[in-house]
Amino acid sequence: MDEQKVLSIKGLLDDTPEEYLSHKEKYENSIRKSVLFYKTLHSTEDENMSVDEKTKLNFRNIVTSAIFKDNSPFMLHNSMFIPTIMGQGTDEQREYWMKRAKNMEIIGTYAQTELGHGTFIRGLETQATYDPDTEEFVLHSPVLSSYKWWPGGLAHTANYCIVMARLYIKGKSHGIHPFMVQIRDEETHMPLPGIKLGEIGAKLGFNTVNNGFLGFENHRISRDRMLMKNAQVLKDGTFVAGSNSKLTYGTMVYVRVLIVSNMANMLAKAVTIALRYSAIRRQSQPKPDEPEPQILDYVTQQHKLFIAIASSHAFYMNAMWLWEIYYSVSLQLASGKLDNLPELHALACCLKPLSTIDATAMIEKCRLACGGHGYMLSANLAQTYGLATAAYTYEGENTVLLLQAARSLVKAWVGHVKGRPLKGTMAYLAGDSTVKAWDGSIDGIIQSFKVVAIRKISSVVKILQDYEKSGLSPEDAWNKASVFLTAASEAHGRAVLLSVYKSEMDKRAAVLSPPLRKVLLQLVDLYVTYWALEKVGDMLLYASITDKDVDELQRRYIELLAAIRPNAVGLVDAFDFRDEILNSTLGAYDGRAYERLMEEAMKSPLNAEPVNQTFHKYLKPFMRGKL
Ligand SMILES: CCCCCCCCCCCCCCCCCCCCCC(=O)SCCNC(=O)CCNC(=O)[C@H](O)C(C)(C)COP(=O)(O)OP(=O)(O)OC[C@H]1O[C@@H](n2cnc3c(N)ncnc32)[C@H](O)[C@@H]1OP(=O)(O)O
Ligand SMILES: Cc1cc2nc3c(=O)[nH]c(=O)nc-3n(C[C@H](O)[C@H](O)[C@H](O)COP(=O)(O)OP(=O)(O)OC[C@H]3O[C@@H](n4cnc5c(N)ncnc54)[C@H](O)[C@@H]3O)c2cc1C
Repeated sequence: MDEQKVLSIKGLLDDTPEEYLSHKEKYENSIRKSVLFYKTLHSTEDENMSVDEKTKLNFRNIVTSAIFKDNSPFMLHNSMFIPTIMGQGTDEQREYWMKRAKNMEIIGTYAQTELGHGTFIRGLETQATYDPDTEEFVLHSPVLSSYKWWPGGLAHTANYCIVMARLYIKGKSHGIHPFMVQIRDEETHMPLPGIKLGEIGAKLGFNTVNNGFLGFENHRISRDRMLMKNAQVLKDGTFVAGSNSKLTYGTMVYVRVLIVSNMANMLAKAVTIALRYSAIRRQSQPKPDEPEPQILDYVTQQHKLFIAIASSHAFYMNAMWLWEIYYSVSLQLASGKLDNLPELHALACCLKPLSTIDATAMIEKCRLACGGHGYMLSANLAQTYGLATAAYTYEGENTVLLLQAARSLVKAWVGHVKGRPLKGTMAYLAGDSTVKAWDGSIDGIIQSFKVVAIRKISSVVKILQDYEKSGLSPEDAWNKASVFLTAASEAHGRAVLLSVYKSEMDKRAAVLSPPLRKVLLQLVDLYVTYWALEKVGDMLLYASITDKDVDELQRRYIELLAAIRPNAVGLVDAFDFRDEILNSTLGAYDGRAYERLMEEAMKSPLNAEPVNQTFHKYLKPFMRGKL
């Protein structure tokens, strides 16, 4: 992959830091760069990157972060518009639209969320009413809450979008379906008649993504604009249902799977910055006659950072494993086999939330670990946090997804108690949940996490059943138990994350050199030990750990931090981020953080002149009592 070629293109990297631009300038700059970047990336992609789709996505995603601190307005075109055409279009529709979308003859986005509803897709209010006389759908936004709200690129960039709307035929609703809608004229880029468009305003992050709103006033589109791979509307208005209405949600499952690897990347970036800075920063003097130590030598600092390295590895291994499952389920779906879709959905609903919860918390910890300088935007930790925390909400709010996963876990457990077999990643629920002697081994601890999950699931099912027996409706019982339902999903997700990280690393261990194997397995050990201590309450409650075992675990954790310390810088260097990609005054390879901080400070527009005009206008008269 010719990364050098991508980065050497003149004009891709900003001379003036983005934060000094106005909102409008930021957008205009990001469009200019998106076009340049797209052209560069495209040729790179064709020449070198056809081997493997996931590596390609990963590469593009990493390089994108060098060019766009706050992401590109083309983001949704690549991550959701194209995948939805692929996943929801008929062969004919795919052939027509993919050609145009891939060549960037059209730019699209994915417009699902509305002002009134994001989570509850079945509550969406945008209407698509079929008119059999003209063989058209009439798109309409009946109330303010039905306006589309959030889609990236929707405001001023996209000229097409996939709109998720409620289908009506002869007064009857047939659920939510995807429609390909042209929203702007291809020549003038003016919004088409019956279409109201705009930008939703400044946000915590994503400020160059051009998130927009969209309303329809009886806007007509032809029948062939409904993406009809699953459900169809025939010319006469006959509705032909798909084999499973949830196939319409396919793009979301795809992106949830991708988010796990995206979190691995973001965390790797943040910890590279914080760790390199910790190696050059010196502070305090614990021993009177010795120089100030590197802050990385404080064990509390190692505690903040090393888990982020291990977590990035854990997410990456889990992401690749989940991608394989996604890929094989997609092949099965293509041949009409739906059996493994619920398992995939449940897994994505566990791993997307856990990876975004952990990554968000650990990126913020990396920022805090850099003290005052971590607060500078030029450190690029605040923006990284802004992007990561968005993923807590988008593509399914985390609590909501954990509750979806709980739905599958409860169903599986109830079935298991009735004697139905458990399969896939839930098969362990049928295992032994009795307390075993604690041996402190990695496998033993992972087994304890499985026991915790079994016990939490069985306990919350009992709570649900008791509430129902006492006369509560299933919905009210569910809501009452929901705090512990999400805890059960988290426990299952933790068991999956830990065991997949361990087993995927074991698979690779044989091909690694002994020294490398040793270090990478230390990270696995650190990850497992860290989480055993984080969840020590669960361990004490559900596994047979004693206070003496906890003591040993704590000592082991301290020793692991010490063992990893000599390789810590090497481990983040091994993530292999170029300085341009880190985009950080604190994290550059050469360690010249203070020089860079000063160079960046000098780029502040306020430093362009020694005296600011406000002195003469306000300060001086004010100080002389003349204002
Ligand atoms: C220049 C180059 C530039 C380069 C660019 C470089 C790009 C590089 C790209 C790479 C970077 C990657 C990073 C990504 C960034 C992406 C950014 C994305 C931005 C954000 C996009 C968005 O944010 S876009 C909107 C997402 N908005 C949601 O995410 C709504 C959540 N809300 C629900 O998803 C549903 O509302 C919810 C809760 C399931 C209930 O749905 P519901 O009410 O209909 O269903 P029920 O709860 O009643 O469940 C009824 C039964 O359906 C089953 N089921 C439900 N869902 C199912 C499913 N999906 N599959 C199978 N089965 C499913 C369930 O398991 C039940 O099964 P059973 O009955 O057997 O128990
Ligand atoms: C940066 C960003 C980019 C986005 N890009 C897009 C895009 O390109 N296209 C698009 O269509 N959308 C996009 N979205 C929208 C996003 O998908 C939604 O915001 C998300 O799905 C959450 O829905 P919501 O906003 O309705 O939250 P809400 O559901 O209103 O959540 C608010 C609170 O209510 C709780 N809650 C809601 N329902 C339940 C429940 N059933 N049980 C328990 N608690 C519940 C949640 O846990 C949360 O605490 C984007 C959002 C962000 C932040």
